[in-house]
Amino acid sequence: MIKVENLSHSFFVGKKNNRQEVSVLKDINLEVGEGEIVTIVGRSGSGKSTLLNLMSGYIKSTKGDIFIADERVTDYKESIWADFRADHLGFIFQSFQLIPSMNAYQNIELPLVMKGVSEKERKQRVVEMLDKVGLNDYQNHYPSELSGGQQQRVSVARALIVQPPIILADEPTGSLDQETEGELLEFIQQLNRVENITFVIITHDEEVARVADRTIRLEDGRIAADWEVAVR
Ligand SMILES: Nc1ncnc2c1ncn2[C@@H]1O[C@H](COP(=O)(O)OP(=O)(O)OP(=O)(O)O)[C@@H](O)[C@H]1O
Repeated sequence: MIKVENLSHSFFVGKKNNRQEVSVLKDINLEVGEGEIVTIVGRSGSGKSTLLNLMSGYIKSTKGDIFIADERVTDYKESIWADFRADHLGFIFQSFQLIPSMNAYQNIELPLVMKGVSEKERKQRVVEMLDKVGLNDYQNHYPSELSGGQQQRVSVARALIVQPPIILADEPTGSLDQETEGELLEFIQQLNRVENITFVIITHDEEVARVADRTIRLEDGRIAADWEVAVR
């Protein structure tokens, strides 16, 4: 589903006459199979978010290749990436990134509006999704009127509404209490089992790593370990 080949990435920092190259990812090779849940762990600064941003096309790699769903996306221009993301990728973030001036219903509906889906179909899909994430009673609530766990459910619903085969998540449980975290992880596992959605999840949290099929550890921009989780 995702294949990363000999991927390296550097940032350039400092002023023009004193520019320094900071090598952040070094020769990364990995594959994520269809229907896998893979977690990426590693210390702060080891390159996890950079790797996810490269897989999402938000930054361009210095070297190497990325394939997603059999397409070589490495050199896609931003306009092509935007379409590709809309069809293939859903995103979940620690900070939810909901639009504060839109209620839960409107936040979930937004990706469909952007894709040009008709109003009738939008309504049907959003209502179904509200039901799936258990937010029927909260559809008119604005993000500030929802708990952290409810906001994260809205953000998961927004990621799922376009039925992406892959979800990329950056610390999805980072702002949640233990109970809400457990609920989200259960939901992720259910989506994975029932709908065969592939998940790549960055996390610091061992509870999250426990729901994974595989865990990849980054150290100083290199893959230090890639292991299968025995039972889940
Ligand atoms: N835009 C940028 N310009 C320069 N350096 C950057 C930029 N983005 C990230 N870095 C550097 O790249 C390294 C890896 O950062 P990254 O955010 O990928 O790490 P991370 O493993 O996700 O860390 P954390 O767990 O703290 O989120 C860090 O040293 C960071 O300072």
